[in-house]
Amino acid sequence: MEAINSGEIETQQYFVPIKLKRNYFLSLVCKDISDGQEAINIIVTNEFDDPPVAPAGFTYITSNQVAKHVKVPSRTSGCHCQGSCRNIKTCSCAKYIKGSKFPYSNNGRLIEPRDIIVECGPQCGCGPTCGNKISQKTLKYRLEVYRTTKKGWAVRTWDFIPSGAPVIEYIGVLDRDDMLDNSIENDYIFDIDCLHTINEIDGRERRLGGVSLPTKEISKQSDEYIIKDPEFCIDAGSFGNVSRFINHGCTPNLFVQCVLSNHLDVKLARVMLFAAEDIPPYQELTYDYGYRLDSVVGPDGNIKQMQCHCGSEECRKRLY
Ligand SMILES: C[S@@+](CC[C@H](N)C(=O)[O-])C[C@H]1O[C@@H](n2cnc3c(N)ncnc32)[C@H](O)[C@@H]1O
Repeated sequence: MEAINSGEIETQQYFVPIKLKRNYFLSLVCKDISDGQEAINIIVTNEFDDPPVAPAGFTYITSNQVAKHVKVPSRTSGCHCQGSCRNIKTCSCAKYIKGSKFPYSNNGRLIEPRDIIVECGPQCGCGPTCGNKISQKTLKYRLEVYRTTKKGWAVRTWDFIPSGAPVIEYIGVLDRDDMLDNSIENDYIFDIDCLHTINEIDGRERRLGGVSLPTKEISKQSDEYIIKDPEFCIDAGSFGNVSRFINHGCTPNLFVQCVLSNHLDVKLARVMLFAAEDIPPYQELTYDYGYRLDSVVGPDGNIKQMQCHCGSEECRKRLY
């Protein structure tokens, strides 16, 4: 990550939104936190610390790393479509879709949240522009990481994001929950709990729509899995992308959608954040972390509580 000093900032040719212009040059601490890895630069500003500092202690990555003890299966079959999959009757990936339509509209927006989305994958005949590979495309919206007074770092968009648009994937190290070092505080763990959502057990908000899950190719839906806690997580503590800076909101403008593409194991699904509504420019991006109150235990074994500072009128006052 390249940090910059104020002398350099003056020479940079950035388009700076008028709304942010006042302190922009003084508070810019990094020109691109992704170091060129994303399709669009992600700037970092800090109007809070004196002197302003950039986020530290993690390495930016754009696809999940897989921990040594995790085996990700590969998908053996794919569709034979050419270009973009348009016909649900002839695309063989459509067998995973309940209903008569692909999950995305022609302009690449998710029509409605689903239990899980099965997209076309790398082994499919269709190309990278396929309309059923929406979550696999590069970052489209200009995002800024900025420092807040009560929530640490946060992320806002500089662009209008339409409802249903894919925003960013939660990226980190794909690991087993039981292999995490619980003696270290880690605020960046995302449990992959699609099965809880699908089965309506303390899940994040209930998903509508659906996918024909009981196929042989999608991982077993045994009772064993249904009652178990999530087995796998994405740990963005040391490795991650800009999504690791997105805060919790009690009235969020993003929602979590599990997606499968290069394998069909629901327990290892990819975690995508989609726009839950039309999001105007310069708005902070948030999603509901979905914690149950008193469900988080600290390294000392005691139940932890965290106050919520999302600022929503409907704020529940605690994250957990
Ligand atoms: C995944 S990180 C989000 C980025 C984080 N703010 C940072 O500075 O890196 C999650 C942590 O951010 C903070 N956080 C997120 N949402 C919050 C909220 N609504 N109110 C207070 N703190 C929040 C909490 O410390 C939480 O454990």
